Amino acid sequence: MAAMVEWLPWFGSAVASAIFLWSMVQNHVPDTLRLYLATLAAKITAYINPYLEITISENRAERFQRSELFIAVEAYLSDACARGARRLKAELGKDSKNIQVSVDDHEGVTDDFSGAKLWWYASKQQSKANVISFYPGEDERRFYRVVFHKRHHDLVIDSYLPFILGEGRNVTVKNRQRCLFTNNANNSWSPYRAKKSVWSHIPFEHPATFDTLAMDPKQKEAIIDDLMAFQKSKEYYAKVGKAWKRGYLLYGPPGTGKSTMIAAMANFLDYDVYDLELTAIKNNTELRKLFIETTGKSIIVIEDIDCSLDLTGKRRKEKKAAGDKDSDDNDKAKLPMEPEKDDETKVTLSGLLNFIDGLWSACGGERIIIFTTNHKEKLDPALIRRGRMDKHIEMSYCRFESFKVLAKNYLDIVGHGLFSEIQKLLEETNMSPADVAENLMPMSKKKKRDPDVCLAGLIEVLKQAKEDAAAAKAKEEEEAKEAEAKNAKDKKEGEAKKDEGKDKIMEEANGDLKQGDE
Ligand SMILES: Nc1ncnc2c1ncn2[C@@H]1O[C@H](COP(=O)(O)OP(=O)(O)OP(=O)(O)O)[C@@H](O)[C@H]1O
Repeated sequence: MAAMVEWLPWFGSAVASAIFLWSMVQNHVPDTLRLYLATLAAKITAYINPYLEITISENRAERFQRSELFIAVEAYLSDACARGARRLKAELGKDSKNIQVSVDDHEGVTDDFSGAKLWWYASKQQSKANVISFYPGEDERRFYRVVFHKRHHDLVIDSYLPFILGEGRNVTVKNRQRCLFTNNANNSWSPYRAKKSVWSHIPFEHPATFDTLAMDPKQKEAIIDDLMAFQKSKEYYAKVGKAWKRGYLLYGPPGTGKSTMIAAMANFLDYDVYDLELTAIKNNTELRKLFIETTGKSIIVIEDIDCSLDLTGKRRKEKKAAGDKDSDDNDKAKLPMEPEKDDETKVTLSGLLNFIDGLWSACGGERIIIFTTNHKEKLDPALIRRGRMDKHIEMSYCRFESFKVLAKNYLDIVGHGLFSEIQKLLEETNMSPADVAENLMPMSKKKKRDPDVCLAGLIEVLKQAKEDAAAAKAKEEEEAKEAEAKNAKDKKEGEAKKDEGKDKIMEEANGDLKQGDE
């Protein structure tokens, strides 16, 4: 300690002399020599200093645009190394819910990679004075700098930085606000892109999951397995030379959970959802444009495809043949298979097929395409053949296994004395999960969600539905019988008339013969 105290005055005067000397150099040495001295000093330092550094700049080439590598580094450091930092900064994420913590400016963190130690440092610098800034902080350029020993040069360039890019992208995807996009509102303005977008979007916040989806457990498990296999199959798709996409056809009566299934899939995969409204698209070119502007990790949905367009490709020709005057009006929402004169202003079936598996379907990866319909039989087989719609999923009426999921979701019960009666009734009645769920919800806010009351109410509704179905069936049978009887009567009368006519002709013929004989 005493020795240190002795050295302090000497050290202080040495620093003071260096500063004085440097100011002398600044004042009296010409610029060229000063530059030479600075370069020399840098060379000597580089010779002595075994450490290298790489700077990753925020590099906003366009307003609102940041370098992808910078974003990846930021995400990676926040996720993997922020715990080691002493100064962090917290911001509200894009979803305005989650708080995102990252390393603060002028703060350093360390990282280890394959035995190499790396020091990261976050900082910012003022941009050139002649740049006019319109937004607060716009004149600042942030950057990350990584310092490492020069023996790790190749490791850092060839392995570490690509690793950071991959990991950072994964973290960004995990933290991003997922969106529901629609092409319905044209000329929309996206705040993140600062240009006209063909899609408009809102945050995707549907709460459905596979746990809350009421359907046969085996069928559900098969779908989950299929989705997981798809997600892990990037290399496989590349190996077999196919675009990394999968098509699902969801079909079944209304209220059986087709839309709920899409939401559950999106939440399971962590994907965005693009809800494609075909009737709002002018022509194939616009369809292509929309598709090209979708991103990877997304589900593209065309709901009620049988209603939005005529996908059989036959109707127009039939109508034309029949000379139907209204066909042009109706065809606005219909898809002819054969190209015709005004196809440039319409979406065609071939356009849609190209959309699913044409060349542009290969741009970007990881896309799921889903069609929903209440009438599978109405669709053109070409549209739903395996390879285009790889998996056909039937969403059916509520049976006991599905009911148990709903009872757990809505009433928090896994068993009840009334379950066996409900099971029997569900086997005998075709009721959609939507209708069953409706009966498991309390009727008014004042009433408590009492399982006894709700289940007893459901039994009444199921009994009523069963009676109504029986009455409807009896009526149908009665009408069928009546129609049959009428047909038989008409046939009999027709035959009788025919016989009468024959007799008359015979009589007249006989009369003519008699007259001839006479
Ligand atoms: N299988 C299900 N599991 C859980 N909830 C369901 C299920 N089916 C329907 N529901 C409930 O009923 C509501 C309507 O269902 P949904 O819109 O998913 O049916 P859909 O088959 O898409 O109907 P549509 O053919 O009329 O569009 C949902 O919000 C959900 O609460």
